[in-house]
Amino acid sequence: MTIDVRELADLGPTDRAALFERDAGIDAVRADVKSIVDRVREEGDVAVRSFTEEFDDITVGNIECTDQCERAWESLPADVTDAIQEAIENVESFHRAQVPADWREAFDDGRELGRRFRPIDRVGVYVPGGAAAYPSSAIMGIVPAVVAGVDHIAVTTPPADEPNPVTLGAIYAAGADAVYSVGGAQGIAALAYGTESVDRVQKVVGPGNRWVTAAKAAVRGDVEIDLLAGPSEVLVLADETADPELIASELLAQAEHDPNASVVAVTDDEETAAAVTDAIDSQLPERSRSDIIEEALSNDASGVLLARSMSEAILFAESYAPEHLAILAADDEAILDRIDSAGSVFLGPYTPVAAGDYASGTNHVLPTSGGARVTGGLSVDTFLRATTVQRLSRDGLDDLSKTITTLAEAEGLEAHAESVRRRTD
Ligand SMILES: NC(=O)c1ccc[n+]([C@@H]2O[C@H](COP(=O)([O-])OP(=O)(O)OC[C@H]3O[C@@H](n4cnc5c(N)ncnc54)[C@H](O)[C@@H]3O)[C@@H](O)[C@H]2O)c1
Ligand SMILES: N[C@H](CO)Cc1c[nH]c[nH+]1
Ligand SMILES: [Zn+2]
Repeated sequence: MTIDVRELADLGPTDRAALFERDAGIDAVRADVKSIVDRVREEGDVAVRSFTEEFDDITVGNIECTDQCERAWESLPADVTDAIQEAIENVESFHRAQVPADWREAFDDGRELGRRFRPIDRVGVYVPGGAAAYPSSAIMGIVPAVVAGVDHIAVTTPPADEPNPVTLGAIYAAGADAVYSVGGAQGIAALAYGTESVDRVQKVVGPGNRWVTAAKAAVRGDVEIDLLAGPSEVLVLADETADPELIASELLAQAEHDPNASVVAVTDDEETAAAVTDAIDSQLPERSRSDIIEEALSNDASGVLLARSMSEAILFAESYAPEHLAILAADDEAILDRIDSAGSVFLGPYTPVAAGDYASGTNHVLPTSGGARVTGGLSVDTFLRATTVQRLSRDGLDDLSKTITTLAEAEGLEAHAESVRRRTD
């Protein structure tokens, strides 16, 4: 059997920690990543070239490859450009609906307050591409930045002897301004600190494997980042009405991303749990990336878990805080009502996670390793800064002056109080 059924009630603290505190192998590479990041910061292009030779086995000529992207787009067959365009349209309209409006409100007591939203000027989008090609991640990272109105969108993506034309074409179609052939931790560091070839940005966004994710954690503080979107995850919450073959197909789909992916099915039905393991065994040999899938299925953060009730299963899912939560159950909306921690939720038998991965319109750059307990995925907000604005009338300041001066004096900040008195006394 490729994946074991374990009873939730039997999981001890170590098993639970493996599931809830899963880190997708990121901790193990932090030290190596730190030295990659430091060297790119100190040596610029020289370090980028040397790490590209070491990790991607490629000697890059020009690090910038912006010109190649339009040519790649023009070389793509019509079915591929049509698919990219439809995905871009759906992602764009879903994200356009998120654009917040500036607002100002005048209150009767003489206070007028508001918020304005302005795009960040320069952002860097990481488009992964090592063990697979990710044109879809180009769309997910670039389109929301375009919708937000970002002035300059730079992209880094791993180089290849024959760069994937679909990835380069999608980068072009989505609207990037500059593109660089550099991947992994060195790609993140190049965006964060700049090199001779790569201009420094103000915020770095996008998903990636454990080296990319550890690098984003390492540069955070020197540059803004979006969130930690590491190796993929799915948790399927299923009752006895769910089709075990569909559950298995969801687990195999996310498992094929990375040996460090985490995939879990939780159910209260013993027969469903057993049928899912059988379905995995029968589907796995058909999958072209079965080696990667098998490694992901056998990691400590993956498994089929049997709960004593759906309530226990839901509480487990909530604590796990998956990147993707698929609910296959008779009353999926009632279950959804009890979930707060999930990057993106997929309801019903006709909503595969792959729909959100590629084309329904929601963003697939989502928090992993339990990040959904505190954040959502990439959105238009990621690319905006909010500024508050206010004006007080004379009456408004008179009304508030006692409160302000009392608090200022309580803090020992007498000059603050004086700045009010000068206007009112
Ligand atoms: N959470 C999300 O939102 C989300 C979305 C899409 C993809 N993903 C994840 O993105 C990842 C894509 O991974 P990928 O590997 O295909 O592409 P990637 O671009 O993330 O990583 C490839 C780079 O990793 C670096 N690398 C490889 N081995 C290394 C080593 N031993 N030491 C140092 N650096 C090394 C290389 O520089 C290479 O360019 C997957 O884990 C996938 O699950 C996550
Ligand atoms: N499932 C990934 C997010 O974890 C996104 C993706 C891209 N391509 C296919 N899937
Ligand atoms: Zn996927």
